[in-house]
Amino acid sequence: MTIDLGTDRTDAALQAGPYRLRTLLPSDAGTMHRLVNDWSVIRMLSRVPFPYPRGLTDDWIASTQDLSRRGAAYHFAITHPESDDPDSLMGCIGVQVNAAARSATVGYWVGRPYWNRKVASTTVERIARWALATLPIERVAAAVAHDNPASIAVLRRIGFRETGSGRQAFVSRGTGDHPVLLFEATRADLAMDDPGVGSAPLPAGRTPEQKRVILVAAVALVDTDGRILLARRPEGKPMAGLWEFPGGKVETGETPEAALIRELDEELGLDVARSCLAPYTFVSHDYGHFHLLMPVYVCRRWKNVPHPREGQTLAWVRADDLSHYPMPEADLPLIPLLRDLL
Ligand SMILES: Nc1nc2c([nH]c(=O)n2[C@H]2C[C@H](O)[C@@H](COP(=O)(O)OP(=O)(O)OP(=O)(O)O)O2)c(=O)[nH]1
Repeated sequence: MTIDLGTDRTDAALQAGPYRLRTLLPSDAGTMHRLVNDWSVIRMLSRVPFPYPRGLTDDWIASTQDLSRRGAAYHFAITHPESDDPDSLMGCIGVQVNAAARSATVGYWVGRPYWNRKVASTTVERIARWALATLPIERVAAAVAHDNPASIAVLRRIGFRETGSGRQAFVSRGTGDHPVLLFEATRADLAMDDPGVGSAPLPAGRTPEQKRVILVAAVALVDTDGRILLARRPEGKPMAGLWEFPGGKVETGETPEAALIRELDEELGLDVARSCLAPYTFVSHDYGHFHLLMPVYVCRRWKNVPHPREGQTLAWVRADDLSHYPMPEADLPLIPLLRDLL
């Protein structure tokens, strides 16, 4: 386990079986252009012209950072860490968020040399689960060209339901609309657990509108250089891959301060005194299926060097760089507050 002190967004990666989904980089443009500028790939993509000009590849990669910063779309490069060229792009996958409809549409392509390796089914399932666990959405949608049986089979295998058909423009196929099949998946379709809340049923008499409120204590640990410690949630946890403030759920009968002192020891091996935890603000956020209430503390003194004991990756981040780290939705209001504080 390493402590990552960098501020590079490429750390924002998700593991999908043997594949890694990481942020797209300007250096991916050459490989991306070579793989995507292929009629058998492009004809299935609705918004990509053929031939695909190299300049558009650079522009598109540059635009993905702004899209994710605004929460409008999240695009990832698909790579294979155990391949000859571990960081080399094999394809792309992403979700475009429709906040009003509480849904996100998944889109993806895989370069022809990497077909028939279950890249699509593994990565689409991962991104759909990630999106449903972390974004403010209730469903993931997909529209597939009617003559794309491979993608249709992928979606069905994962648990997507066919919801109907429609027509959509495919830039590469010329003018006019082309038939598509529409699919969607909810958390129930993917048999996902309630993220981070456990699976206890609501007590008798409590209606679904009376949400479960989860109390989580979190802390901004600030070092002598004014940097804040973020921890990336490990694989297997809800919201895996997102960067959060250290902390955890307050157990029954525990105070938030006692919970933090316990979590900081369990997660990071830190020894923190109660008097060093300064209450700073709180988060009250509706995740749809539960409500998060999170007192947030600031702490500038502790004993020991933080070590990731639970599979997290750690990063010391300047307040101005916090927005470069994908965070749980609930944490976004904390960014300007911490920028003002530090
Ligand atoms: N620690 C922490 N949790 C956050 C933040 N933002 C945010 O939405 N959460 C959510 C994610 C989870 O739904 C919940 C924390 O639950 P958790 O499962 O990580 O708590 P825990 O450490 O007690 O973990 P566990 O023992 O239940 O596995 O709070 C944050 O900045 N820090």
